[in-house]
Amino acid sequence: MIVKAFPQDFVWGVSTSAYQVEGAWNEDGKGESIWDRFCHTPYRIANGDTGDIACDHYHRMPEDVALMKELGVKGYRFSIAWTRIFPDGKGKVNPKGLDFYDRLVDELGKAGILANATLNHWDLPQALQDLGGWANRDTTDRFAEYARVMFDRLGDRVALWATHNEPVVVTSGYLGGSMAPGLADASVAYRVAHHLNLAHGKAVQVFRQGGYPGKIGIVLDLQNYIPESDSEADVLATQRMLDHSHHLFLDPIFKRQYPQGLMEWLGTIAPQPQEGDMEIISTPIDFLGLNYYFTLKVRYEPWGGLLKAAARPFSAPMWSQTEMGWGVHPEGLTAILLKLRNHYGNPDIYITENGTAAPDQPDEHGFVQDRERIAYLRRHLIAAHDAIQQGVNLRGYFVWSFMDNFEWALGYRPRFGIVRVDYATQKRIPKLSAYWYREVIRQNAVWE
Ligand SMILES: N#[N+]C[C@@H]1[C@@H](O)[C@H](O)[C@@H](O)[C@@H]2O[C@H]12
Repeated sequence: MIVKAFPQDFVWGVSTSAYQVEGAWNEDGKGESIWDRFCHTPYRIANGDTGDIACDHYHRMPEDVALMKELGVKGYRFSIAWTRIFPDGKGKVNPKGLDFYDRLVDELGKAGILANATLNHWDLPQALQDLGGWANRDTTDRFAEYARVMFDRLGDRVALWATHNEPVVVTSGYLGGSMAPGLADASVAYRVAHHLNLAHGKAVQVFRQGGYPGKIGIVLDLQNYIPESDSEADVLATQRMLDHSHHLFLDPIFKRQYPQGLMEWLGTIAPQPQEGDMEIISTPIDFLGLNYYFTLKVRYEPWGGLLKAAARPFSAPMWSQTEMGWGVHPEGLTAILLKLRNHYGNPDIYITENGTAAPDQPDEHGFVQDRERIAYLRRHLIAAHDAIQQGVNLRGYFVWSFMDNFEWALGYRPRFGIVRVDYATQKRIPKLSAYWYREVIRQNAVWE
């Protein structure tokens, strides 16, 4: 057996997000978010599921943190619901909302678990959406205000701050209609992307000016895209997919410019930076959060939408597809990590999401022997270890997800947790993968 030991201060964590686990959608003064509105709109979510209750984490948070501690978890990545803090997105702060996150970071501190807080995990206040949402440049200033309130309140106890989670998906909420706010208007989508970048930069500047302890970064959705063939058409289609999914955010932040090829391809609907915007967006960050799940093979497709590209899941030999229909390709994770080392200044990186939905058939006690998930996690940790051996500054790994939760438009069917949630009783039941992960953390190593 080959043991692959990780660096001594490596952070072993778990991830969730507010809308997917908290529930209490309209409790203690919380305002309506675009995901509340989207879920309450007929035919948008599988089975008519909503995040109204979810995992009831809002009420069960102390027991969830206690379970993380029991499993030896060293870091908890959560997101803050903007509408708990500013029910209308701006104006009067809701003290009960602040109190919840105060209690959460205090529980984490008592448990010796690092707090990793994301400010925007897609749940924009509906009141701001009614004013144009991320398509309205004013929202970038509202975000900076919200960020300041959170830095002031929690900044002494949060080690890692992320401005956005996967901003490209917010853009999708304006492109394809499958995510909130459920629009399909390409003419707005790239203005949204620019304002997300600008809001990120403004929040980083607030963080710097405030001299808060801790570190700040952003979490990006960086899946691995490879061309279906070496034909020029497929190679160019793959480049467009990478420009849209990776470089639309990576390049402004790390290179102070948008990818030229995408700007030319988009023409009049491309981002339109104003004077000084790119300087704000590229304010240096302390780390990059990487969400990696799969590799896709890309081909030129004349009917392939705005990018004239189509993608299919790619699995390494011996792997099948996951419950989500995704390929399994651990080598893709190493490739993304090396891309960041080679082309983006080798920043400090945390893998902020990696995991898989699996069949998860419980036995009569509700216990799940999720060997498929263990195999997935183990092989991706080996891939991450390979990257560290090649000089990548990988500082931590957060499994998606701590517990089964609301999977956006797919509702509750897909289960990503290392802890099972019986939604009828809200009982938490660690799966085999949770005990496996506890051993990985204890040994600070994974074995081949
Ligand atoms: N789908 N899927 C699982 C997971 C989703 O649940 C997260 O909220 C996102 O940040 C990211 O898409 C990844």
